[in-house]
Amino acid sequence: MSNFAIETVGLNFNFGNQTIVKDLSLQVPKGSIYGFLGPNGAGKTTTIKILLNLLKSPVDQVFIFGKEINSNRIATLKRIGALVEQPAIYGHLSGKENLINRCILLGIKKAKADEMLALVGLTDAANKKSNKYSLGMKQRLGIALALVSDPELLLLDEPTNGLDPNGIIEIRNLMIELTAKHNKTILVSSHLLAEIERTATHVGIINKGQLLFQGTIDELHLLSKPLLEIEVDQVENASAFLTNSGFEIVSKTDKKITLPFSSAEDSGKLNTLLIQNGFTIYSLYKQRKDLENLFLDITKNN
Ligand SMILES: Nc1ncnc2c1ncn2[C@@H]1O[C@H](COP(=O)(O)OP(=O)(O)OP(=O)(O)O)[C@@H](O)[C@H]1O
Repeated sequence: MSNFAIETVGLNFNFGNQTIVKDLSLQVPKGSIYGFLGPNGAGKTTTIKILLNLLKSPVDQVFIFGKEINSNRIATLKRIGALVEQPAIYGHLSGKENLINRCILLGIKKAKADEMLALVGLTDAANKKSNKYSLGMKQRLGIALALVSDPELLLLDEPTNGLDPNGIIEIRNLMIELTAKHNKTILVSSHLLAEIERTATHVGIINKGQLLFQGTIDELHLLSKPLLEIEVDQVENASAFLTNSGFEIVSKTDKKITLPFSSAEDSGKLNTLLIQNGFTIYSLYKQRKDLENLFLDITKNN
């Protein structure tokens, strides 16, 4: 039994003679929220479409719950719900009617519609026409539609794109609830790195169709060396002084200097050294690189 909800093995995909996905080996553990990160055009949507068999992959490169997708198409697709690009919603129908339609189509009891509305927090708006829904409500309805068949795996392509902060928080909480309480596995694509950092348990970063990093969110943070930020008066002089004293300066602004963090003791010594040489320290703190900076580092080196 595979522990992966999704596994791609050296996946390659071309549009004409353009290589879009190159030697991509994703491993999405069951029960995870897998943040699939990459800039625009990196190949995220294409990969998701391959996982849905909307685009055909070469044989033996894509496995869903351990089953090869091309030879188990119907069986694997039954286990997947997806929200790719715009949710397919009938605007002139209410949220509930949209869900009932989907239930009828799939031969599922209509009562499931109310259950889904409650799950995505749309019970109060159940009878409102969906073209009157906010973008965030439409996204949640899209997720509810994807969940009607009770799939174990959910593929969400940039579900927070264009949402306001409240909408983003609602989708984030929904994803956490779906994995924690309903045993779903979620692959969510995004270029909103700070957003993924808050929800994902695992991360895959792609650029130009190639995987640059894959691991747990903690492993990703381990890659990122901490920094020491010093807010100091006379930044220029302090910076020159530190450089002459053999310290590496990572960056400086008109208010603060950033150096690699080595240890608490070294930070204390640096503090004393600056004070002894006439500088005033306003603050001195250890800063972990955020995912965004880390991502930029990785993509820059690729
Ligand atoms: N039907 C198509 N025919 C030819 N090229 C395509 C097609 N669909 C996508 N592409 C190209 O494939 C590349 C990857 O696109 P894709 O939409 O997968 O990226 P993405 O990471 O999802 O980016 P975005 O966040 O902008 O959607 C792009 O260069 C795009 O132009």
